[in-house]
Amino acid sequence: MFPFEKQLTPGRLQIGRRGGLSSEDPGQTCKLGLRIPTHDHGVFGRLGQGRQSDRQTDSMASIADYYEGKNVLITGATGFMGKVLVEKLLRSCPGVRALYILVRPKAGQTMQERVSNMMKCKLFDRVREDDPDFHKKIVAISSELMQPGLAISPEDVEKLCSCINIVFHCAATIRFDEPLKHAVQLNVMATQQLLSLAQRMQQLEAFIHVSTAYANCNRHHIDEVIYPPPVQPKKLIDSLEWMDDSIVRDITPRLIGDRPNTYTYTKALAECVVQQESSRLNIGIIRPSIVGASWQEPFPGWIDNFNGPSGVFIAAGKGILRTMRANNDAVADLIPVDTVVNLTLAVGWYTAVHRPKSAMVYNCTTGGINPFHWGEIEHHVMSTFKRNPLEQAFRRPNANITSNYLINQYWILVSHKFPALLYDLYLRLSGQKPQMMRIFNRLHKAIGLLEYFSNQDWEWNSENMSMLLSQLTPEDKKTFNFDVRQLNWPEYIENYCIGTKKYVLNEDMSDIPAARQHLRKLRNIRYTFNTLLLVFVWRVFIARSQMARNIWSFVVNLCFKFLSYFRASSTLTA
Ligand SMILES: CCCCCCCCCCCCCCCC(=O)SCCNC(=O)CCNC(=O)[C@H](O)C(C)(C)COP(=O)(O)OP(=O)(O)OC[C@H]1O[C@@H](n2cnc3c(N)ncnc32)[C@H](O)[C@@H]1OP(=O)(O)O
Ligand SMILES: NC(=O)C1=CN([C@@H]2O[C@H](COP(=O)(O)OP(=O)(O)OC[C@H]3O[C@@H](n4cnc5c(N)ncnc54)[C@H](OP(=O)(O)O)[C@@H]3O)[C@@H](O)[C@H]2O)C=CC1
Repeated sequence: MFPFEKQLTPGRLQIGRRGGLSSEDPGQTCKLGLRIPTHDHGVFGRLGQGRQSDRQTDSMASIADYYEGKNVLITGATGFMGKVLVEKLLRSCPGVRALYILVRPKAGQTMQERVSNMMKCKLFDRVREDDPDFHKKIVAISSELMQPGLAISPEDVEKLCSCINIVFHCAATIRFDEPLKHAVQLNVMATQQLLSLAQRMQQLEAFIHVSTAYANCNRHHIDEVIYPPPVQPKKLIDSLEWMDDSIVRDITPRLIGDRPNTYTYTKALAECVVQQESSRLNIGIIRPSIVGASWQEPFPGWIDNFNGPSGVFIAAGKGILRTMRANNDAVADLIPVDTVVNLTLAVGWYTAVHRPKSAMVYNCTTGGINPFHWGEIEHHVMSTFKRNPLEQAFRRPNANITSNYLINQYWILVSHKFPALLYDLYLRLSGQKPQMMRIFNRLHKAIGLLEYFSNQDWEWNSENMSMLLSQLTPEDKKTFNFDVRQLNWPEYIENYCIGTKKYVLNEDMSDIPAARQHLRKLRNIRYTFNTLLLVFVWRVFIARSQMARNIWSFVVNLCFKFLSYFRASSTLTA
């Protein structure tokens, strides 16, 4: 099953670097926390890495200096975070020798086509300006992470084993509704296979694994430690191998227990798998919370997908989403993608140079340092989309969040389902295919999966992130900034929303006047509709019943009296 493992000699497997946690007791909780940097030589230190004197020079060098002449392996380079990582490495570490990226063919495109399309992306504009030949540093390796041996050819395996200095493992399935078997294959087994490959890399200095801050979301307070896994990964993998898909589906809720989905469950198992190798490799684990658009680099507001809050913001901006269950006062632990990438590169440097005695975990979060709440997010998202409307909005943007289940259900009925029904009726009558109800059903499914995260908050300890920041030179603090204390949330959210408009929806900013005009049209339609509704209600319910007419005239009289009273008292005071 894990072909790389077979090639490891037992002697090498037994070499440990310390007396702490070994691969035999992976479930034990270990406090990794802060530690004094050591220059302890690990297995790979002995296996073909630079001499200690070289490394002492490295420890004083800047992050960019460290990456000079290095060969870097990146998985998930075609994903949201991976692309930003590739861009930042090329731009801020121009001395990097080569970036080996594991890519699979997908959606009718060959691996090469995908890579050349990726490099044409706007994200790379700044790198392209600095170095038009930047693509020469990217070496694409064909790989399907779900296949045995990661489906890397023997020649490529040989090449990687002889030259890679540092591995960044970003690939994962981040879908919340992923079937367990698939999520285990990709998030756990592929990680295991990559670690086995990493063990064979003669020049390897660090292995950086990207996890998630929500891997342990069944806990309220989360330290920078690897918690005992919900089940031993090996046991689960063995069981899933013989189980029918339908059996797996049936037992999934029991297995994931108090975690909300297979994603967080398998990411927790992946951390355990990574920890099992931490006696043999220099390992760093990054746990970002909700990764959002870029804050500063390569430009503010870069985002290219609907994941997490982005889809919610877009749906709210389009006037489709009017209500969602979220706690106004809960911390919205968003973290900009460029912050995560800067931290990742700094962790790569720190892990390789200082070789901490055990795998260090970095909770990459904002809540404990510079908190912002869902209620504030709602306010800033709405205000941005009112000033910079999206094109062809369904209704005027006016989303409200509530933690009350019944109130939310009421607004779903009144503000989602009813308008969707009316619009579909209109489409049917005008000979078109109804679509609004289908869109709302998809939206409800998506936000239903997110609500777990928007209705509660967590406390993450992020001491290691602060410790790392204190280790950077003043120059590195600027180039690889991950100091989230400087984050100005209203400005960030505004850029985020504009980023969804420009880069996800590909809308032109010059069309904003037309979009505003469209919103005015929608407002007039709403006024007309409300007036017609009032007349209809009057005709059907009030005009027909004597009692309703009496109540109506009583209410009107009362209002009239109040008005006269206030007018009289204001005349007297004048
Ligand atoms: C103003 C209000 C403020 C309050 C605001 C509160 C926000 C509260 C956020 C909490 C956020 C926590 C985040 C946890 C922290 C991580 O762990 S981050 C990792 C997060 N992972 C994700 O977000 C993945 C979630 N997504 C999924 O699991 C799946 O996409 C879904 C939602 C189940 C949908 O699956 P599906 O129906 O099979 O659809 P899928 O094939 O994925 O996509 C179909 C289409 O819908 C689009 N789409 C996908 N998702 C969405 C979406 N959410 N919306 C719209 N379209 C979407 C796709 O782009 C695709 O478009 P086409 O290519 O067809 O044109
Ligand atoms: N986005 C977020 O909010 C958060 C993300 N994270 C973590 O960050 C990492 C990156 O996430 P993000 O960039 O957002 O995710 P994306 O979904 O954007 O990217 C996932 C990457 O993994 C690759 N991949 C998936 N399946 C395979 C496969 N079978 N074989 C080869 N490659 C595959 C994808 O390649 P392809 O293009 O071929 O599909 C893509 O490059 C993940 O580990 C995730 O858990 C952590 C916290 C929050």
